[in-house]
Amino acid sequence: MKRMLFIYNPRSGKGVVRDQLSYILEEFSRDDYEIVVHPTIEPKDATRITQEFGDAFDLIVCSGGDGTLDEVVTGMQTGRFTRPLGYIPAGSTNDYAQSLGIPKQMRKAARSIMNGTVYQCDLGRLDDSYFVYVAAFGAFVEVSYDTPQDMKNLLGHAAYVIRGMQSLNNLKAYHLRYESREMSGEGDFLLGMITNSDSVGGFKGITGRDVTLNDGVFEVVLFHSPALAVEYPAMINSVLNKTPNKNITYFKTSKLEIWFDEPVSWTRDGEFGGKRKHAVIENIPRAIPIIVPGNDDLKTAE
Ligand SMILES: Nc1ncnc2c1ncn2[C@@H]1O[C@H](COP(=O)(O)OP(=O)(O)OP(=O)(O)O)[C@@H](O)[C@H]1O
Repeated sequence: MKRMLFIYNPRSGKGVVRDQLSYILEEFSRDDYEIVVHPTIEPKDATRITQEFGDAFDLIVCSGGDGTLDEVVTGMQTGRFTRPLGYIPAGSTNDYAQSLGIPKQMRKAARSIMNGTVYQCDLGRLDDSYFVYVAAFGAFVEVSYDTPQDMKNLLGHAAYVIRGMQSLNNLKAYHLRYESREMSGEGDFLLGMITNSDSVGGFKGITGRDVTLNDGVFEVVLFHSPALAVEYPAMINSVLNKTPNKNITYFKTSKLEIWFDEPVSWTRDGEFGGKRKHAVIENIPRAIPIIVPGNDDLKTAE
């Protein structure tokens, strides 16, 4: 009999996994799996369980938000093994699942793990830690990890929108220098995102064009601090309508290095990513063997 480790975060998003658990397990049982189920009991639990025990299983499945997925992937990396990884999204936003075409409905997502194929997705490294689809600094970044879980349990994605609107009053510019093979520069920036996803924070298309999740490069978006406040509306329009704007720099790269004047807070996949004055971000090509539905829409690099 094949063995599956199923890790889920009972507190993710609106906590819906609790109601769906039996349906999910019934889907898995159709395919002769001996299943070990582990609800996470505290932050970093998913990393610890994966790292210590994951190697003994044929398949690892996790359910939760992007933070839980990040913890499981981190557990595989630090445990120095890989296994096919199934993901049942249960968070408030689920940007990454959407990019991969994983169904929103949990029972369907469970079924598609049983019928799906492995897609070798790129992984990110931010200094000595990993990220699955986004590392970011600057405006709104603290919203992704500071929004209280109780508020997310109650309101889902709307909790982020409300916290995001509150943080509009505290926009701050960071002076920095960045270097990559494709693009280098220096200046004052409001926000920087290094991503491997079609959407971030629920905003589809914000990461740029032609996003392919296994092409070995990230999409980088840097929002300059505009010289005049009247330039903000044009920047927002440009994000919403996906049109160019002189204050927004887009490029793709496999490695980026950034130097700030002061330590700056980062997010990794919606969790606090530490304060950093210097950051090295690297793409680890095709390091996440994630199971996706037989999905012709998912782009694959040659
Ligand atoms: N039992 C638990 N109690 C409290 N926090 C937990 C528990 N299990 C895991 N966590 C932590 O919850 C955090 C958020 O998890 P996750 O990203 O899965 O959900 P979410 O934040 O609701 O979803 P999203 O990222 O889509 O908003 C993670 O940092 C994780 O470590």
